[in-house]
Formats: sequence, C-alpha cells, structure tokens
Amino acid sequence: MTANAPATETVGLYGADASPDEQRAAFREGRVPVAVYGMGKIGLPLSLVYGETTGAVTGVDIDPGRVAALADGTNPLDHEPGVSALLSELVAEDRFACTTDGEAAASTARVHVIVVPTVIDADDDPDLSSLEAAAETVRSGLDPGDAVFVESTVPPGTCEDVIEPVLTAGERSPGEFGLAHTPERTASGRALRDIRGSYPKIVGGVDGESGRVAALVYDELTDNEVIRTSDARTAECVKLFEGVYRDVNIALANELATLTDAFGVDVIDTIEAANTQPYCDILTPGAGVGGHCIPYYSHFLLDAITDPAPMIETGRSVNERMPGFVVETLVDGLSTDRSVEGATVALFGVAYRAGVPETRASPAIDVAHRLDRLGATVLAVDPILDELPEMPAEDVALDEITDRDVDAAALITAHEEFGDVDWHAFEREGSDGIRRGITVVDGRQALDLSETAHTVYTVGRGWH
Ligand SMILES: NC(=O)c1ccc[n+]([C@@H]2O[C@H](COP(=O)([O-])OP(=O)(O)OC[C@H]3O[C@@H](n4cnc5c(N)ncnc54)[C@H](O)[C@@H]3O)[C@@H](O)[C@H]2O)c1
Ligand SMILES: CC(=O)N[C@@H]1[C@@H](OP(=O)(O)OP(=O)(O)OC[C@H]2O[C@@H](n3ccc(=O)[nH]c3=O)[C@H](O)[C@@H]2O)O[C@H](CO)[C@@H](O)[C@@H]1O
Repeated sequence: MTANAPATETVGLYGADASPDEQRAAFREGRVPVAVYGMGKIGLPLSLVYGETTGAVTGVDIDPGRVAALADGTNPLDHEPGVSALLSELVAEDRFACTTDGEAAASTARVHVIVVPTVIDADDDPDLSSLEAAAETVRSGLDPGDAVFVESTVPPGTCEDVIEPVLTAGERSPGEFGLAHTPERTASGRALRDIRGSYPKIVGGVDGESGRVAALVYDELTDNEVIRTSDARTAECVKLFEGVYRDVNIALANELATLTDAFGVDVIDTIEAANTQPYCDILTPGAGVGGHCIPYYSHFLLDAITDPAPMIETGRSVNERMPGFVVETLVDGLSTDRSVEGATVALFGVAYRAGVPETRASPAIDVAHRLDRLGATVLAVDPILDELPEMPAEDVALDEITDRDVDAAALITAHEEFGDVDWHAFEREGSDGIRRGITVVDGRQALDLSETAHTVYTVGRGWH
C-alpha cells in the first residue's frame, strides 16, 4: 500500500531538467513519493517528518507486528514525544502508510531513505547486513532519476564501497540515480524536534548531483541549515567524529571518576566547576556507555584504518571497563560483611539510557554477567522494558523489588520511575535492634540515601 499514490506522473529529482523551484514544489506536493526503510526509533519519526512535508511516504519494515500497528496508526514505540499523535494524524489523512512489501514500496518511490540498524558483531567488526538487505530491496525498484539517502550511521566509505555496488548490481548504473549519506543527528527521546531542525543537517553525495538533490530535499524538511560536505565519505566521517568525540570525552570523565579516592576530591563537583570555563566541557562519569550508537562508532572508525589510533582505542577501553569498576566497588563494599558469592544483588536499570527502551551494549548486561561469574544472584528491575535482554538475572517488577531480601544494589540507569523506590525497605533490623543497610553503588549520581542506613558509593563522588 502506498500513501497518497500521486494521481499524476511521479517525479525523479536526480538529473532532472526541472528548475530547483519546480523540484521543490513537486516534492512538497507529493509528486516525489518517498519510501523509508526501517521503522525504528529513528526511522519512524523521520518518516513522519517526511510525511508532514510531502504527504506521500511509505514506511517499510521487516517486522510484521510493527508494520501492522503502524499501518493502523498505532505507535509501538511510545517513548517519543509527539510521534503517536502525528502518526495517527498522517495515517488518517493517508499521508503515511506502512508495509512489509519493500519491493512494492521501492517500485513507487522516487526517494529511498535507509535507516536500518548498523551494529557491530561479537568481534567488534561492523555488521552492515541489515543495510545491505535494505539496499537490495531498494535496488528492486530503483529507477533512473531516483535518489537514495543513507541515514544509518555507517563506517567511512560505505556509500561508495558497499551501497553503490548493491544498487548497481541490477539494471541501474552509477550516475543514473542519486546516492548520498544524510546522517541522523537525533537522539531518542527528542527525535521529532531534532529531525525538524535542532541541528544543521549534514548531507554528502557520491557525486555533485547526489549532494544537490539531498540538500534540496532536506532543505524542505529541516528548519535549520543544510551543510553539504564535499562527498559521501566526509558526511560519514562527520557523524562518526561526533560520536567518537563523545566516547572519548565520556572516557575522560570516567577515568577521572575512577581516581576519585586518589585525588581526594568529589570529581562530579570538580568537573562541574571546571566546565564553567568555556573551553572545558567534560561530560559525566557513569556506570558505562551503552546503546548502538556511541559504543559502536569508534569501532566503525577503527575498522576502516590500519594505522594505530590509541586515543580512540583507549577511550573505548576505559568506557568498557566501567561495568567492571561498578562490580569491583560493590565487592569492596560487601567484603566487610560477606562475600559476593551467594549474595543477592539488585540492578536498577537495564536500558542503556533513561527513558529509552533499547538494551544494545547496555552496561547492566555486563554487570550482571560479572556478578554471575562471581557467584552472586542477580535481580534486575527496568520499568520501561517489556522483558529483559539475554542476561543472567531474574526480571523483577518495580513494585516487587523492595519485597526481596537483597545484600547489595547498583543503579545503572536512572529511570525517573526509580524516584519512588522505598530504599528503607532494604534495611534489616539485627538481633540487637539496630537497623543496618546494604551496599549501594549509584552509577548515575541519581540517589540521595543520606536518610537511610545504606553504605553508598556514587561514581564520581566516592563512598558516603
Ligand atoms: N537511536 C538513535 O538515537 C540514533 C541516532 C542517530 C542515528 N541512529 C542510527 O539510525 C539507524 C537505526 O537506528 P534505530 O535506533 O532507529 O534502530 P532500531 O533498532 O530502533 O530500528 C531499526 C528498524 O529497522 C528494521 N529493519 C531491520 N532490517 C530491515 C530491512 N532490511 N528493511 C526494513 N526494515 C528493517 C527493524 O525491524 C527495526 O524496526 C542506526 O544506523 C543508528 O546508528 C540512531
Ligand atoms: C554526539 C551525540 O551527542 N550523540 C548522541 C548519542 O545519543 P545516544 O542515544 O547514544 O545517547 P548518549 O547520551 O550519547 O548516551 C550513550 C551512553 O553514554 C552514557 N553517557 C552519556 C553521556 C555522559 O555524559 N555520560 C555517559 O555515561 C549514557 O548513559 C549511555 O549509556 O548518539 C546518537 C546517535 O549517534 C546521536 O544522534 C545523539 O545526538
């Protein structure tokens, strides 16, 4: 099913004779049908912004359940402000449709937007299998004059060395269609706002005409400026450099936090004071760096080079060490009372970031495995996940965790729902009538347990 299939001839933009104004008008009037491949945290809001702009967008996904819900105007991912309302509005107006039939959507579309997962495998090598599969779907319906925009974050050179060969393995040749990298700078939780223009939009084409078409289209979508890079590879690296900057910066904060006792200062307060100087912007230490963005982008860059890159490598390894630091600290705290072997430990927060139901590379998973290897029994609480990812932990509901007898706890992700936890419930009254607390590691500076009997270690602040 294709939303609002134009009654008139559809228009391709790449290499078109029409003037830029005529092309912009055609796009806005829905005569340039769009297909967006990947209805996830980013692809769905992105397709809705396309839909509100052109009225001729079809979302494609391989998940039948997700497609059925979306086609019906129901949003399975309701953590994004504004998405549910915009989705039902555009479906009702036939300005957005959704399908699992990617080939049908590709045959109608004149702009193809790919925003499927790009991840790393167990060896930290890029896994672009979803991207290649989506490109093969596009190829099946690629016509001269079409444009393909790759929004997924990709290793340097992917558009030219991976996507273009897939697209030209059929009837099309290079130069017959547009291909550009148009990286998404959105963060989950503020996707619509970001896509509509929180930041300048980066676009880079495999050739000049591809870059021109990408800039023309995204100039219609964003309220912000469109920055055209010299080529697709540059646009790919812009996105990756942003991410690796963040990874290395967080690593600096984390390294400083592991030295809290050595420096004898509250590192959080110290960073806050240091950041009052405009040339200093140290990010926040925590229990680790998760998600399928920041932890992966360093590997996308490292995989593309043979030269040493010690800063990138070290930043990644410092961040990957933080779950171990949390467990070592928990074991230290327990050691005065009992061994970690046989202890019951409650983990608060499994999603990689507060409010976002995504668990790829979540620090809590590594923490659970480390505790399990030490012989602890692990309980995990995450109010925004329907179920836990694969991890050695018992899934406990938020309203049941304080009924459990736990020896220690760690807050890994600071969901706002944890604000109502009654931490006194974990205290125990000894035979001497004294209420004793447990060891708690606060990985996100989110807890104030000063009124409890618990012994707390806050990452970046130390024991208190
Ligand atoms: N989540 C973010 O904050 C964010 C921000 C910027 C960039 N990105 C990048 O955007 C891309 C997508 O991320 P996401 O968070 O939306 O992923 P996601 O896992 O939330 O959604 C991906 C969707 O793509 C679908 N899919 C997989 N293979 C497909 C195929 N061959 N054809 C059609 N659909 C397919 C999946 O079923 C899923 O619905 C990644 O490259 C990511 O790096 C993500
Ligand atoms: C460059 C940039 O800004 N990119 C953002 C990022 O968004 P994200 O959804 O991946 O979320 P982050 O906030 O980066 O968190 C990742 C993990 O790092 C932990 N963390 C974070 C900040 C900190 O100071 N200390 C930490 O420990 C946090 O807990 C979590 O586990 O990538 C998206 C895709 O590229 C971007 O679009 C988006 O703009």
